[in-house]
Amino acid sequence: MSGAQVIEKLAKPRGKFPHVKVVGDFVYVSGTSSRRPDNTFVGVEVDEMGTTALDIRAQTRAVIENIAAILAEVGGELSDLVQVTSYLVSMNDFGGYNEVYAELFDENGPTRTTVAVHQLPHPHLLIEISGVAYVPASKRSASEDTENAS
Ligand SMILES: O=C(O)C/C=C/C(=O)C(=O)O
Repeated sequence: MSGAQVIEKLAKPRGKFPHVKVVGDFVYVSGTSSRRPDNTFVGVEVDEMGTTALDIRAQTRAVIENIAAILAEVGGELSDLVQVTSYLVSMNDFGGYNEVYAELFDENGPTRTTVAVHQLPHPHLLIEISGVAYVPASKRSASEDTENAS
């Protein structure tokens, strides 16, 4: 698969952009959150009083899982990432984010930049990550062959 793709089974982009765009052997992943396909969020709990608890660890894990699901659609995986940019609403969450990140990546993983931003596109979001992966055409077509065979 090549070009831009909106992936039906994932949370619908909240604007006119794709989840992913393949350009040559590079795969560009749009800013991704912990949003589920039903528009609820992982890492968000609202009690009966309306008190909201946001969990950076759960959100970080879900964001990375969502990116893995996006990459899988084009025959890629997390280990193909070469660069990520992480957007946190508060650097107070840096520790929790960093902890979960380190469960999934190490110094051989993608280059990373983390910045704090004033807001993300929903008040329950603590984190959004975008990234670029290198997935050579040979790997992408091998995965298409597997899909077609099943
Ligand atoms: O999909 C999400 O929940 C995150 C939203 C991202 C954007 O809308 C954006 O980065 O423009």
